[in-house]
Amino acid sequence: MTDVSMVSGLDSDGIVVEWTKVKNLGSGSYGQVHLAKLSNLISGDHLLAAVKSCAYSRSASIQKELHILRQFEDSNRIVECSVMW
Ligand SMILES: Nc1ncnc2c1ncn2[C@@H]1O[C@H](COP(=O)(O)OP(=O)(O)OP(=O)(O)O)[C@@H](O)[C@H]1O
Repeated sequence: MTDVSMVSGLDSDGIVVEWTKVKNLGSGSYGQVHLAKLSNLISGDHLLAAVKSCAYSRSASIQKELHILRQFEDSNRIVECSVMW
C-alpha cells in the first residue's frame, strides 16, 4: 500500500473530510492504525481519532469488522465507529 500522510475522503454522511497522520499506533492482520487529525472541510472542525486503513484489495475484511463493530454501537465501551471512503 502506498503510504501517504494526508488523505481526503467522504464520511458516511457524505461530508468531505481530510485526515492527516500524526503517528503510527500499530498494525494488525488487516491494516494499519494511525492517530490522525480529522478535519471537516466544510465546518472547519478538527478532532483526533484512531484511523484504520488498508489496501483496497483487503477492504472486505475491514468492512466485515465495521459490520461487527456497528452491532455494538450502543456499548459505552465504543466511543464511535465510522467509515470514510
Ligand atoms: N483506538 C486505538 N487507540 C490506540 N491504539 C490503537 C487503537 N486501535 C488500534 N490500535 C493499535 O493498533 C494496533 C492494530 O490494531 P488492529 O485493530 O488493526 O489489530 P489487532 O486487533 O491488534 O490485531 P488483529 O487484527 O491481528 O486481530 C493495535 O494492536 C494497537 O496497538
